[in-house]
Amino acid sequence: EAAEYNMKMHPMWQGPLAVPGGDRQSPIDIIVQRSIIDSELKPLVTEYDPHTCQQIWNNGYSFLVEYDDTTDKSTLKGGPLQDKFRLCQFHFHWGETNAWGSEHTVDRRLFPAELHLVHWNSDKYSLFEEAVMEDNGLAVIGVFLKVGKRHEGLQKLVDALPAIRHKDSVVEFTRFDPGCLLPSNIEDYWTYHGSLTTPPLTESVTWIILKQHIEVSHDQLAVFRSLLFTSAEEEVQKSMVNNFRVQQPLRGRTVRSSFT
Ligand SMILES: NS(=O)(=O)c1ccc(-n2ccn(-c3ccc(F)cc3F)c2=O)cc1
Ligand SMILES: [Zn+2]
Repeated sequence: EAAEYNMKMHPMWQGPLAVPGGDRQSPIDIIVQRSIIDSELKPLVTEYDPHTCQQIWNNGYSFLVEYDDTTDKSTLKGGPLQDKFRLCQFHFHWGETNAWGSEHTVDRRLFPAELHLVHWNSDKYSLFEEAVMEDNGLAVIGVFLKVGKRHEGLQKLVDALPAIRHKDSVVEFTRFDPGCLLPSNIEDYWTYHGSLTTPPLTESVTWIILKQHIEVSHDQLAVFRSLLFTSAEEEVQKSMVNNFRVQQPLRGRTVRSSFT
């Protein structure tokens, strides 16, 4: 429909839409009753240092909050992971209306938006660029957003968005604790092996999708939609909305759950 059409029109999606022979692409629909409860799955352990927050920028597809990942100051371990992973950035995907916008779905249920916290395996690799090519290279935490009460922690980020309306604009952004965007319960999650959801679509991601969503206000989400896909020079400005990928075949993969 319109949403998928808009997304496919974005330059990002011209060219091969799937990794040739890709059999672990993302996002997917999580069918709850088909997920396998794995009691071996440990709780997630996040240790985020707000001082590693560096900048926020519009990359023409979403907006990214980037962290200094030259040391192990902001890390993720535990859960399904064997190694320690460093936070390098977080970003969101959202729709033009509250009816859709998330990349993953739960029993086909769509959410208005989805947060991705992107980490890379610093036990095995020395740079993100290396890890992004490896099976066990990346770990991304996915958090669903629902429209409801205002999210106080998100507001500092929302207030920075007007300064990065156009593609390629960057502003300094410091002392932001991404932990404030996690729900109270991070013990309950689904996990599966998949890919980046935009090019290069590499199949290097251990996905960790939290069961509990966070709430943001309608007005906060509306500011996301005030961003533009286009740079200041382009004559036709396009609203940054529907920046999500369509769901991909499961190809026999198992989704594990950390909870009953
Ligand atoms: N939506 S998501 O699956 O979380 C996702 C999708 C795409 C990316 N992405 C796109 C380009 N890159 C990237 C950036 C720098 C680099 F050296 C190599 C990359 F693949 C990347 O990490 C990062 C995260
Ligand atoms: Zn993403």
